[in-house]
Amino acid sequence: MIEAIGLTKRYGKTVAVDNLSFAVEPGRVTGFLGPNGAGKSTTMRMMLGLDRPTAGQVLIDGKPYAQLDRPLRTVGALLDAKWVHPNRSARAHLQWMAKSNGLPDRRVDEVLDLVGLSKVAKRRAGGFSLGMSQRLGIAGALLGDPKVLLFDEPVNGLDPEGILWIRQFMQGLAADGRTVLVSSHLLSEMAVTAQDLVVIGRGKLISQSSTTEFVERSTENTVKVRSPHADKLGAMLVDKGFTVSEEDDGSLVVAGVTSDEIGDIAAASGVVLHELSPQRGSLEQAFMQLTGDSVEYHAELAETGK
Ligand SMILES: Nc1ncnc2c1ncn2[C@@H]1O[C@H](COP(=O)(O)OP(=O)(O)OP(=O)(O)O)[C@@H](O)[C@H]1O
Repeated sequence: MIEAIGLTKRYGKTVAVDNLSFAVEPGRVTGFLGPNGAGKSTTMRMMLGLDRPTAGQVLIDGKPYAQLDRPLRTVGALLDAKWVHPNRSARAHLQWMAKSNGLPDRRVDEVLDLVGLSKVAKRRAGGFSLGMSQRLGIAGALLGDPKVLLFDEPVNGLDPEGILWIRQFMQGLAADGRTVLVSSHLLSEMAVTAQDLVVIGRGKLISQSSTTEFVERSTENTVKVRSPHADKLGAMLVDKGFTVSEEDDGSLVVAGVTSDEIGDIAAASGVVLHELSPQRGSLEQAFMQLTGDSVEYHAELAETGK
């Protein structure tokens, strides 16, 4: 379990993380979602004791990182897959990590096997593709068999096969009962990966809920209806207080109602329907709307050339 409590980080005048409180539960993949610059990496660095909060704190299984007895056995992280020494082999890299953390050498072969790198273990890590580097980074995070795992934008730049592998791997780790927090700036990716979502914008918490709830709440649901009696049906729906608009082709788009309700209303008054289809706004649209403020902020930064 991870708990952020009033977490705040300022860099000079920039408030990178602003009074953030949320909890990440074990046994689930939790997506940490926000546009670029929202404060995700800063938050993760504070979770790992790599950055000191200006105010507030983060607890990992009830303790701040600095007070963990055996940090690598409690929390593992993939922050930047390219930080390995390029001339070291994958195995040598992990052996060095294991040794400096008092972990047995046999664990190196176990994690290499877990991430599917056993066959290339002797190759220089510097020659690895991005997907292989990510796997090596994940192997490093798993060395201490930690209950809590943090992944910062793990699928950035990967091909579809690599994305699928990481997604399924993270879901497997959560199914083992681990706490898995994964950051991303793409809601569409998180919608198929994470069960829970912590959404931030401009360092502030926007929402914490299950992914299903978030998607349902944030995508506007409408129903498209085609009927030879569209006028009559439209008038009835307006009478009942629904918002109805008419498309160029004569079909109706009705907001705030389910297709079941429209079907019932139509049947009760003998209105023939030719089409009755629920429509869903795109996830990315919903996300942009919710974090609109922080996206504007990003545009401002771009304008000032930062
Ligand atoms: N060391 C630092 N010094 C000054 N400002 C920083 C530092 N690290 C981050 N920031 C600023 O804090 C804000 C949050 O950055 P952060 O990298 O945490 O966001 P992010 O959500 O991880 O975005 P990205 O996906 O682009 O990495 C940004 O405005 C960034 O410029």
